[in-house]
Amino acid sequence: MRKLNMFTKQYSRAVLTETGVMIKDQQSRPIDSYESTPFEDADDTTSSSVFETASLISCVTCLSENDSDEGRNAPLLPANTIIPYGKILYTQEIEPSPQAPFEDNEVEDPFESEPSSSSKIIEVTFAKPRRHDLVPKKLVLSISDIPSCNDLSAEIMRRSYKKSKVGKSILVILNPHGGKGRANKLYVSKIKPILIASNCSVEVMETSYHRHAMDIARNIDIEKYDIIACASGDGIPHEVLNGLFQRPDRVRAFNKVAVTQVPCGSGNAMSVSCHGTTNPSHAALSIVKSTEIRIDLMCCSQPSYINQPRLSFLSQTYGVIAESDINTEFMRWIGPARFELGVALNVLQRKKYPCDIYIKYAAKSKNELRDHYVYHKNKIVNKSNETNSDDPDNDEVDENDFQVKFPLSEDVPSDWEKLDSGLADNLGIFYTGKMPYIAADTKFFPAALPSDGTFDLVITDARTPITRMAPILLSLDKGSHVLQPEVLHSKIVAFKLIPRVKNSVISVDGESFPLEPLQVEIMPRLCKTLSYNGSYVETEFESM
Ligand SMILES: Nc1ncnc2c1ncn2[C@@H]1O[C@H](COP(=O)(O)OP(=O)(O)OP(=O)(O)O)[C@@H](O)[C@H]1O
Repeated sequence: MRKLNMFTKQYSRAVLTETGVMIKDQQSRPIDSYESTPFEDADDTTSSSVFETASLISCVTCLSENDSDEGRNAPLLPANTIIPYGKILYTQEIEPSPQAPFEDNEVEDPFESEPSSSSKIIEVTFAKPRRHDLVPKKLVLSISDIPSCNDLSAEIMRRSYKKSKVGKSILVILNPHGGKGRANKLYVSKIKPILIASNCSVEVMETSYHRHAMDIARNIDIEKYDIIACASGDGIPHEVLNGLFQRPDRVRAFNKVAVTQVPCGSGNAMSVSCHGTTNPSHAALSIVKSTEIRIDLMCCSQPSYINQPRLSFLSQTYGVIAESDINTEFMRWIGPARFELGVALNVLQRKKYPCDIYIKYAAKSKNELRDHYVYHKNKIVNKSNETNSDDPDNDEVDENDFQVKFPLSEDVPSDWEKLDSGLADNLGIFYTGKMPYIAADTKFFPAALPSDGTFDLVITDARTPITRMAPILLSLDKGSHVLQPEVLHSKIVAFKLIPRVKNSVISVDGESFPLEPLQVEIMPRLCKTLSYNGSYVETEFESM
């Protein structure tokens, strides 16, 4: 228990509620200035509390290293404000020091008496909204109406972390070139303060060359970490997963660590899909609070690396989308819009990408896909309602889960269907994916689910008139493009794509892959990641 600092003589009185810690009264010093900020919380949509920052004499320390000004001022909150458990990062009980002298020139204690023996002094560190970000703040609270528990601080932590581990051990792999070179600054100013305030132990490794993250993940002491957090775009999680995959102890590695992303790149699909945000500080809070989930990965084989298949967590693409992603690298300075511009240009030119495609379907028609989606979505909802849904022993993978079921060297199995040659000769978009969002505003795979044992296939025909393609492309943000009759949308287990063009690209997780036959199969539940809601972000596919 920490001793109360001799200068800290102001408390807000508070009680515990079902949703958070509620400020009961605010018997504090006259306030110099107020700055109101809306206080929202994903876990507590009913609370409409307003946050007020007051400049007061209390010397509560701020954890934000870059904000020394705020650090001198303690936020005091108006009565009835709830600090939701979802935003509480850390608590500790403080032992009041009756002998602590107060300075003469300081104003009289606003409380008429010391906190009563039925109350406890707790220092609460929480994530406070500031503009678009969250910053850690500390408050000293006198909490009364204590629930029947021995350790009040531990009780608040239990409510604040639910099934999530407190004080996680995190390896941050940071790509200093990510997101137009802003990754380092984003990490220091927006991510690190939240992780440190949450009592996580954090180690940072910067990548210094292409594929460095793969080498890091292959060689690290996996026992040291609970989480590998990629402060990067989607390229680094791709490399980390493949580095882990190449380890001799890969079974242990995939059972030990969760791989996640704090968005610091130009493509942040993993963060949007799992943390529901592209804001680094919000993603950091999600990492601290989330429970682990297992997600399916996809395993890619091509002749160039036939003995060492590669994992993919996000997508594989050929045709319009692949060219728009890879061939617009030179336009990086434009930012994310470069991708949409590339797609529009290629579609307007009605470029076609002949190939042969063989598919093992799980749900071929749109109706079958919808049934599949509803069934598996309900399974997730039921699991999250189970009290003992997080039995770790049920969640482990073994070496069998890493074995390729459909080797590239063997003939295409007889139950795989060949795509109609009329369509295959005139292919426009070929895009397969496992996460709903491929970018912040592009819900390309609205029916994607974390561990349904399938991935989603979207195909378009280059012969589709521009007048029909334009509305399809314009509905990518809502995800309703998959409902259009011109768009083929299926759930699949595996495919083989044989390109019949000489100059084009194949892109896997946004990385350039060889233009040669590509065979991909699902590897169910291989990877642990973190998600704020136990699934992917809600896409509302059911109501489309
Ligand atoms: N120090 C480095 N020098 C050169 N390349 C690097 C370095 N560190 C990482 N890379 C490479 O940068 C690529 C992109 O990484 P990342 O996804 O993190 O960034 P990004 O800004 O989102 O880029 P992208 O738009 O390609 O997704 C990866 O292929 C990775 O190997």
